[in-house]
Amino acid sequence: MKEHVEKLYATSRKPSRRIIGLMSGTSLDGLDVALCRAEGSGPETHLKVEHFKTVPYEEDFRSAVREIFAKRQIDFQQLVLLNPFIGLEHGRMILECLAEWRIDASEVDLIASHGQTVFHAPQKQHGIAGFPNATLQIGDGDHIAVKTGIITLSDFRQKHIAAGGEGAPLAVYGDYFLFSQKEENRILLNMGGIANFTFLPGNLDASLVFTTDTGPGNTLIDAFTRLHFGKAFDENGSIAASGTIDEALLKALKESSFFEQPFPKTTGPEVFSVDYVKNALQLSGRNVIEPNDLIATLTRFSAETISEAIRNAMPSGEVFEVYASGGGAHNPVLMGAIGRLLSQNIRLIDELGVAGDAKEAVLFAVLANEAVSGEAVYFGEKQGVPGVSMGKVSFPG
Ligand SMILES: Nc1ncnc2c1ncn2[C@@H]1O[C@H](COP(=O)(O)OP(=O)(O)OP(=O)(O)O)[C@@H](O)[C@H]1O
Ligand SMILES: CC(=O)N[C@H]1[C@@H]2OC[C@@H](O2)[C@@H](O)[C@@H]1O[C@H](C)C(=O)O
Repeated sequence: MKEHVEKLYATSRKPSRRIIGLMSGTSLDGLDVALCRAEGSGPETHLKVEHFKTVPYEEDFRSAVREIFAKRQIDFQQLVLLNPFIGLEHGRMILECLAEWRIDASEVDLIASHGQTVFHAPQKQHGIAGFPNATLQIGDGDHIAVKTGIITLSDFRQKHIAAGGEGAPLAVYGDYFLFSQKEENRILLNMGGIANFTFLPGNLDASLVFTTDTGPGNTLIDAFTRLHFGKAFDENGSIAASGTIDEALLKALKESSFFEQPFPKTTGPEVFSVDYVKNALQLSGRNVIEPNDLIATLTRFSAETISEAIRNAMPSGEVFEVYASGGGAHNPVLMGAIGRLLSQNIRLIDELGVAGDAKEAVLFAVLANEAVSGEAVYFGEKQGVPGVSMGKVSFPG
């Protein structure tokens, strides 16, 4: 039915668009829903977050996803069932947010849905000859579109891979368009389950823009806080603050080949898992460790690998500001350690006008805005930032 194509075309030509960006990250804490008003495109994008909410997941939802999440062996049926189920759940959550915000679905031009990553397998990690970089996000876009009546773009990472990337980090595009600042070198550090950063040069040269994952953010802290303390996360780093760092364990934790790989690189909880820590405990001969010392050491592990990645990526002597976002920015032990290791104050992205918890959802709104109304932006020949349009279109009818 061409009416849908015509509507999309009309949307692409509007002076501004209302786009709902969705992110459901590796922490499985909930669905981030950012209702944005976007104007312009590329480096001329102006975006206002009109509403933002994290809709928390019910425990049943989390455990259903955890059954297949980041695992090599799963019940295949569970994966297949979850694909439409997550799409429908996300659609329902969007409708609830819209009702709460008193906005009719007809007032929204697009939904930009990341989906739920269930397995991330860059070539450097799976190492299987002849197979490319691979990643899988589920929560089908057609189900979101039909449930909400809103044209939906989804599955953004496949094009990035098709164009030579690892499917992540995608934040770099939104970071460059929204947060570049003349005469200030910026590092935009996001600490979700996994941590990543974008370097934005103060001379605004797109070919110098750089992005990479650094390793764990909160994923290991969360996993062991759940295991030993029965809580979802180490609120305000209070458990870490009460523990002592175990240097031998810390050394063993840092021995992954991931840290030896050149930039840019990506990873996930497939590598940084409970088994990864158990192996490091064994390697370091620490079969018995106080749980709070373990959390303190895991927090330090994230802080050191994040700061070392930033240091190694930046030419020595280069002055830069670091702006943090993601749930880890709420952890003062993590933030404090990174600040001390980099010998500078770590600022919050909120200073730049976007709430840190909303940043990744906003990013997908930016990517959808680019797909429907952007021009090609050239980021140079380096790997990791192909200048391609991302997102697959689902029509509501
Ligand atoms: N007050 C707090 N104190 C300590 N940690 C916190 C706090 N609030 C949130 N977090 C951490 O942030 C995590 C959620 O972060 P976020 O929502 O940015 O991750 P995500 O988007 O799921 O992950 P990713 O970006 O890797 O996909 C929680 O699981 C928790 O570890
Ligand atoms: C495969 C995948 O889902 N990766 C996520 C994850 O969470 C953080 C980090 O690892 C990042 O690379 C990415 O998400 C953000 C939104 C990104 O692509 O920029």
